[in-house]
Amino acid sequence: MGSEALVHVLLVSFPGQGHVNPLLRLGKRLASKGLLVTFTTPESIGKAMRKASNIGEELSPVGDGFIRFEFFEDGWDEDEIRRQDLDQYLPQLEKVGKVLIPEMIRRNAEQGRPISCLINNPFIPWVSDVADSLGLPSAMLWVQSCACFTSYYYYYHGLVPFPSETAMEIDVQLPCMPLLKHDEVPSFLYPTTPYPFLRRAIMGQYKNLDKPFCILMDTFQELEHEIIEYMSKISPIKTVGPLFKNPKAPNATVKGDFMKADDCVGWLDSKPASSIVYVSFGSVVYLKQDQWDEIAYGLLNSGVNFLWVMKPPHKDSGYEVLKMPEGFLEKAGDRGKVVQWSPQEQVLAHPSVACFVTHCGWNSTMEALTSGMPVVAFPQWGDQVTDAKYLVDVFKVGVRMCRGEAENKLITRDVVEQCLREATSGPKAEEMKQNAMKWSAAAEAAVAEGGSSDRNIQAFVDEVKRRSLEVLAVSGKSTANGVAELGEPKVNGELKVVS
Ligand SMILES: O=c1c(-c2ccc(O)cc2)coc2cc(O[C@@H]3O[C@H](CO)[C@@H](O)[C@H](O)[C@H]3O)cc(O)c12
Ligand SMILES: O=c1ccn([C@@H]2O[C@H](COP(=O)(O)OP(=O)(O)O)[C@@H](O)[C@H]2O)c(=O)[nH]1
Repeated sequence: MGSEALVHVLLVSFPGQGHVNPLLRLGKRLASKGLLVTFTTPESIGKAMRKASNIGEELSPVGDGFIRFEFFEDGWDEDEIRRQDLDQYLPQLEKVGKVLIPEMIRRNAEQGRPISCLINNPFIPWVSDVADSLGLPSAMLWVQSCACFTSYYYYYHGLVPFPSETAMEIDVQLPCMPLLKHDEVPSFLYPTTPYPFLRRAIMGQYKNLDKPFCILMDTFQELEHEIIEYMSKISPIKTVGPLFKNPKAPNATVKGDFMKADDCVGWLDSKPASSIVYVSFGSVVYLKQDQWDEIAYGLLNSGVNFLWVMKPPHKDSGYEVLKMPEGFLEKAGDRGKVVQWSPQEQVLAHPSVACFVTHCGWNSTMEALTSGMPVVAFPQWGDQVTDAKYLVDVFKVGVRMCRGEAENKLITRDVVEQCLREATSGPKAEEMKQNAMKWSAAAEAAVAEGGSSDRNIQAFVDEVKRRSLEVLAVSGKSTANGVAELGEPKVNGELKVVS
């Protein structure tokens, strides 16, 4: 079948690794079910993606469908330092995106690939407005847990008290969730957060929450059972995770890494089973030098093998360039390997790896659970502090090494060593491994044919196809050369029929 006959969806992503990964994975899942998917994000990131990954100009076949890329200019010079300041960058993205995304949609229609649905991730809530103004259906991919979705929902609607300037240390009880201590609530909601622009971005999405007809989530029914059931009654959520598993197209090679992964699989192969601790704080968390040093000595003193990701900060980010302590690499010798970026999915699936010291970003959390990998939780901010709570107290696959950046506490090498020992040997380690293996099996079952996430994806694809007929019917006569015209803006929420 040619790609021109397929229903076409446009995925618009915020330019961060933790956002591109799940949206691109969703794209691959939709493509594998027979859709044509175009993925877009700003060209600044497109450039990095093309360099690091095998992304070309052409269509890539994935299962029964295809995926392709188009990037858009954010209107700033290549080396513009304001890109590092989201207070300035988010409004800039909105300004240019509101013009360029409709142009992209028009261009695709003219080229015989009319778009039937837009999907975005949070932080760029204006995408729902673009879809609305063109009379196109839209969906949103929520890239954090359902528990965090619920926390933000209750905050936005003022349904329960949250920590505030006058009551900083109150705990928060939400339905179907464990009591969250004041510092286990997503930290963008603290009155003292250093990232108020991320709270604003997320709140912007909640303001627009009536626009998407579906909210897809990278979690699965069995993992957050009660809260998913509860929120499903309030919001049109559909769980489709873990998105990084795609049983229908397991060999699809399209990836969205911003940096080429260093080769470390050969080194992992050379080590005994369950002997390595994998340490990574994701793509945006940077620790201070004194904390880095303590982790380094904790690793050395615990006697484990380790693979440690040390990602260099962006030159304009203001983060200090970290150094390993004097003599550290020599002392570690072949026991340790330090890389700038790892092929994390492969690392977590490797039999030599025993546990994962993680900042508890939601992608890393889902990848760890699905890979049956116990964790040592080292959350810093945002949803990470809530994810850490769940990993340790609810999913029971982790030990806690810290409570978050807000605590402003140096975690000493002794604590690091103790946590590593606890997570790698003894009864607690065994119990965590067993629990992790249980989650792994549940995750695999959710995405396997007929599983909860697979059924939800299929229902979503069917709905997009159904709506695409409506879109085409109201927005235009498919013309002789297959070019569909776009709908006029909606009037009073109804699609206006173009005669
Ligand atoms: O890339 C960014 C940027 C950024 C800054 C400058 C610029 O030019 C472009 C982007 C800012 O905040 C982020 C915050 C993020 O939170 C991460 O988002 C995930 C999904 O929401 C969570 O699961 C993780 O826990 C959380 O760490 C993830 C990101 O990728 C970013
Ligand atoms: O060395 C690394 C570190 C991270 N990742 C990937 O980058 C994403 C990070 O997302 P997460 O939500 O965990 O954290 P964020 O970077 O958004 O804070 C995950 O998919 C990881 O698999 C990777 O491939 N190699």
